[in-house]
Amino acid sequence: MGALEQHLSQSGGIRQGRVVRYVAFATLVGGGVHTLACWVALQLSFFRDYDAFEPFFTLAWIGHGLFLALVLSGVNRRCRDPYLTQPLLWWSTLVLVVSVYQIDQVRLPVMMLFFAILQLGLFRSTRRQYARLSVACVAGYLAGILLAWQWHPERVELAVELIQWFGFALMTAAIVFMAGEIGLLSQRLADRNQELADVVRWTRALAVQDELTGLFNRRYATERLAKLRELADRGGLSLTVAYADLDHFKHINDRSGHQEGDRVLREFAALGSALLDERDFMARFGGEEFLLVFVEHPEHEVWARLERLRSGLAQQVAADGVPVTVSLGMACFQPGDSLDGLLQRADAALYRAKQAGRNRVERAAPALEEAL
Ligand SMILES: Nc1nc2c(ncn2[C@@H]2O[C@H](COP(=O)(O)OP(=O)(O)OP(=O)(O)O)[C@@H](O)[C@H]2O)c(=O)[nH]1
Repeated sequence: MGALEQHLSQSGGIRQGRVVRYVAFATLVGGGVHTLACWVALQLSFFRDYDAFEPFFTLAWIGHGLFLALVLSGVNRRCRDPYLTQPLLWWSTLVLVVSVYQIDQVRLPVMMLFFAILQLGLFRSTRRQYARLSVACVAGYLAGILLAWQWHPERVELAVELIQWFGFALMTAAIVFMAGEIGLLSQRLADRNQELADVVRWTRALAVQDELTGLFNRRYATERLAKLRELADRGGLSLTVAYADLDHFKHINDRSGHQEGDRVLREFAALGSALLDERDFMARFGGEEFLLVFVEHPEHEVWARLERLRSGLAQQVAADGVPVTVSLGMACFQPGDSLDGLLQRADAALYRAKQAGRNRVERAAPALEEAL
């Protein structure tokens, strides 16, 4: 797939309304102007075969109508280019070239409509597609002149026609070159836009995410937790938080290396995330310290989940064959709890878990008891 086509397919989300407008403009306005020009030529007796006018344009309009029907029915959506650009350009060019065979004296002005046809393909055609179409058009124009001269020599001034054809061919070549340059520029612009969009997406992710584990970072998690605390304070929901701190993580790093340490951190993050429901979240608060937030779970259920996390880690994750363990301290929100107060109680519970020998879950005492 060429770069341009790739861009077309990647840009996705093409609005059908825009496609319908484009095809309607190309067929109704483009076809209309061409028909009018030939009709004027007919009135001025430049259109050679009077009887051919009606059947020829009936056929041309059936083709135009077919394009319109394809986009109005939505069949075009199944095509790689829903604008049907290339078929439309080739059809319009064919109609034009065949029509100018019939026209004497004013053949060149009518042929100029080809430049309008080329315009329709701008940004949607590669230079090669443009070149192929133009060669076909220029060759068709020449064939038309030669055929007309052969069968109606009295109506064709060959030298004049050939000079005009030559000028047309040169102008077409220049336009194809220019269109190619514009196409390249637009492609480059599209690439830059894509790069910019990627950077914005990446920066946004960095603002909320911890790069190593993909969990929320401390800043974002605290913001989110503050909002939940407000809701909980208004009696809107129940909230439980838990600090988790990997045991003797320094030893893991020292013994198995930093990379192995990173792998353990990622695996712990994955195990923890698997325990969460839709409204819960987990964040990396720094180093080997994590925060889990549970929304609308009874205390015993959070306890059971944390126990599952603790035992799951010891069973499933090892560094250099040595099981990894974690200590956890949980605290349930109580009316009047400040964010700091709630986190401090969870931290105190974690401290107790570490003091009691690690690899365990400790529950914070209610705020009042803790204060005593
Ligand atoms: N691999 C890795 N190590 C980290 C990262 N961030 C912090 N650390 C290490 O984590 C270790 C934390 O050590 P400590 O705070 O002494 O805690 P600990 O060894 O887990 O001991 P306890 O918490 O008391 O069980 C330090 O050695 C840090 O270098 C990280 O992103 N990757």
